[in-house]
Amino acid sequence: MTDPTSPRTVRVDLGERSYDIVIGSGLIARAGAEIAARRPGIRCAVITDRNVAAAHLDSLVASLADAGVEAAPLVLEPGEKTKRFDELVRVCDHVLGARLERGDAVVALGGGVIGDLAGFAAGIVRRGMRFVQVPTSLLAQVDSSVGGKTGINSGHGKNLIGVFHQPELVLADTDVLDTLPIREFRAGYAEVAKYGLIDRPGFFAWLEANWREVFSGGPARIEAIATACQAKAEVVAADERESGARALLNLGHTFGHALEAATNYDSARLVHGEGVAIGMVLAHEFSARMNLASPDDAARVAHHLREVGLPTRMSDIEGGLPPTDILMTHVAQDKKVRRGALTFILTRGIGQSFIADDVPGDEVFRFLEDKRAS
Ligand SMILES: NC(=O)c1ccc[n+]([C@@H]2O[C@H](COP(=O)([O-])OP(=O)(O)OC[C@H]3O[C@@H](n4cnc5c(N)ncnc54)[C@H](O)[C@@H]3O)[C@@H](O)[C@H]2O)c1
Ligand SMILES: O=C(O)C(=O)C[C@@H](O)[C@H](O)[C@H](O)COP(=O)(O)O
Ligand SMILES: [Zn+2]
Repeated sequence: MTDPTSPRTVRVDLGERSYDIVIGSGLIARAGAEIAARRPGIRCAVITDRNVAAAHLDSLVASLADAGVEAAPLVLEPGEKTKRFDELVRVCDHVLGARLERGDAVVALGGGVIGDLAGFAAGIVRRGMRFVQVPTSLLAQVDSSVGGKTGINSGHGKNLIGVFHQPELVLADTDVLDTLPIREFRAGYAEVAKYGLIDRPGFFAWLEANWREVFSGGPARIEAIATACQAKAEVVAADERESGARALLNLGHTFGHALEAATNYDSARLVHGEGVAIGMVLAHEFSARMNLASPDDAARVAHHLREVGLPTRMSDIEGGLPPTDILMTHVAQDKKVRRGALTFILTRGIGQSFIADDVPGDEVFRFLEDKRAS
């Protein structure tokens, strides 16, 4: 019988750039040994943020030192605003200042903000260094640490500047989630539920029945994280650079990213997973309005996300939103736009999402006008 406390490994199959996602308890303490075993003699820069550093940086640095891996830590301010150009410059200068070579590693210890920023630096310094993800938020463990999308935000929109650069190892230590604030746990849960809504209706139903156990920890949490990683690994292996099916992972994101940009990436008002929660409800409601799906499915999604404590409506965002034409400007900057035509991830029902090209902008505008008041 499998020991439920032993780590689970999900493989991301990308030919010579394949890598493991290791999920389990106590992995930060083992990180040095795992990295040194794969790359003897490697040195690294550890990029993190102040909140994560306070709780977990010492353990990671000690684990690296025990394995003889020299580490140069850099601690940044927490929050979405850190995904910007001048912070990228800081990370690059730090890595170069530590005299790390191309064969050395950038290690991201943190949530998706740190992972996206540090990964971008790893992708461009010396034209590409090794990259290791040690994700510490639920969102990062189930989504952002996997798949190689890295980048920063722009005044023009979310994640508009970046590169694909795969990690060569992901170590998801589930113990660190004990220090994650509940609001951030919920935000990560939105991306967990996303995999059910894309194409795993059974997983969504399982979450509806088991979400309390996922929140309280133990085997259900590990099961949810491993299922999410497996789902993402399969999509990434099939379409690494989003020329097709990978766009499904963007369910809820066209609306969600527009809301993040419209709130000026202010994490106090809206964090990414919350934007995704509202965006997924809007995607289901818009699908119902276009007669593609039943309104009952949209109601079911909204009910579940609301019951776990996530926002589900634009009016849940405090401080008001700019006019709809500004929201539409952000929607039009989405990376899925092709020759000016909007692409959305829409649905025919729970777990039946699909890529819809050429979605009429005027329909989206009228829908947002109606929805923002509700
Ligand atoms: N690259 C991808 O494929 C991908 C996928 C999904 C999201 N993202 C990006 O990820 C970002 C969101 O990531 P996030 O939700 O992890 O946000 P985040 O990185 O801002 O982390 C959330 C908050 O929790 C804190 N935190 C993280 N781990 C902690 C821990 N163990 N203990 C205590 N505090 C902890 C952080 O300091 C921060 O304040 C967004 O920028 C989003 O665009 C990228
Ligand atoms: O990995 C992907 O592909 C995703 O779309 C995952 C999303 O959850 C994530 O937020 C991603 O950063 C969005 O990508 P973008 O290309 O729309 O910026
Ligand atoms: Zn996302």
